[in-house]
Amino acid sequence: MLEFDGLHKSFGDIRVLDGVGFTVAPGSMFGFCGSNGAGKTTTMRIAMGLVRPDAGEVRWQGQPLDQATRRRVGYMPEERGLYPKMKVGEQVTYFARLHGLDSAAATKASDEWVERLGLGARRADAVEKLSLGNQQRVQLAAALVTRPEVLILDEPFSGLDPIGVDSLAEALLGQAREGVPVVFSSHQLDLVERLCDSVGILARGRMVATGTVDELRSREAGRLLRVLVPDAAPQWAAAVPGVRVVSEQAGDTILELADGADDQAVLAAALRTGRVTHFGWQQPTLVELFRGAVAVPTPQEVAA
Ligand SMILES: Nc1ncnc2c1ncn2[C@@H]1O[C@H](COP(=O)(O)OP(=O)(O)OP(=O)(O)O)[C@@H](O)[C@H]1O
Repeated sequence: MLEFDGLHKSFGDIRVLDGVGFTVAPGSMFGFCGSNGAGKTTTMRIAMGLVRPDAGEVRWQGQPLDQATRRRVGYMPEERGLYPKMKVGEQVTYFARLHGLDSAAATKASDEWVERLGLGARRADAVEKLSLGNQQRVQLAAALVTRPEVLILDEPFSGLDPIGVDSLAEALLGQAREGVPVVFSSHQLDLVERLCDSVGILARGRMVATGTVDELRSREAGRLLRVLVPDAAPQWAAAVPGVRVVSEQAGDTILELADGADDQAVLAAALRTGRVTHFGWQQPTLVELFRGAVAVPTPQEVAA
């Protein structure tokens, strides 16, 4: 297991992490979500020893990560540490050497990953000549070239076109199939929903939701209503007791009902505002789960 346990971190007076914890099983893919500035990068940097936590630790196979075990972790930093003038193949070989492979093994592993990530034709080009998406592939090759036991990737999909997304996704799924725990942060929640076995949502310094997407959905089951009223007045449902408007767009409204809220009162309000063309319970998407999780403090948080 890869375990993030009780991480606390403040920068000056700003408390960024307030007891962040989650686990990632070998062979599973964990999507790490949260608003801008929520603390995802800080959490990953703590794992890699680049930021010192005020409390808590990250463990792999029961052992706290230290400089030696971190060599077995493939890491893709947000700031993409590539050398622009270095050639693609040399760059990947260089990272392999940094991780202790001898020259022949590093060259062989570099050739293999450059090829597998579709960069074979660009092997002899300087990194700076590559598009953003291809540079991202080089960065991933650099993370994979040492056959890591664990992968920690900070926004690996940002800036990629759909083909780039697919080839990166395939490479990561391949790693997970081989038993590697993969953690990646992303704002592309559709991708997280598609790829990840489990998801964590970070807000207000804590994990406000963790589990499989299905588990998170079932916690919300019977709480989200979708109502279509093409001519609805804005905020038509806001005054119904126990109802929170999750989203409202051109008469298409998603509402979250608190325990005990009356769905028939919502229907009555909908009929008062216009002609109702759809009224039904909604399977929440990860985007809706995310909005709900980052918007509303949990009862435990209110009590804390
Ligand atoms: N070295 C630092 N010194 C001071 N504040 C910092 C430092 N590193 C991060 N922060 C602050 O910590 C908070 C969390 O930042 P972090 O980059 O971890 O968030 P994030 O979830 O990765 O955000 P994004 O999705 O925008 O990348 C932010 O308010 C940021 O400004």
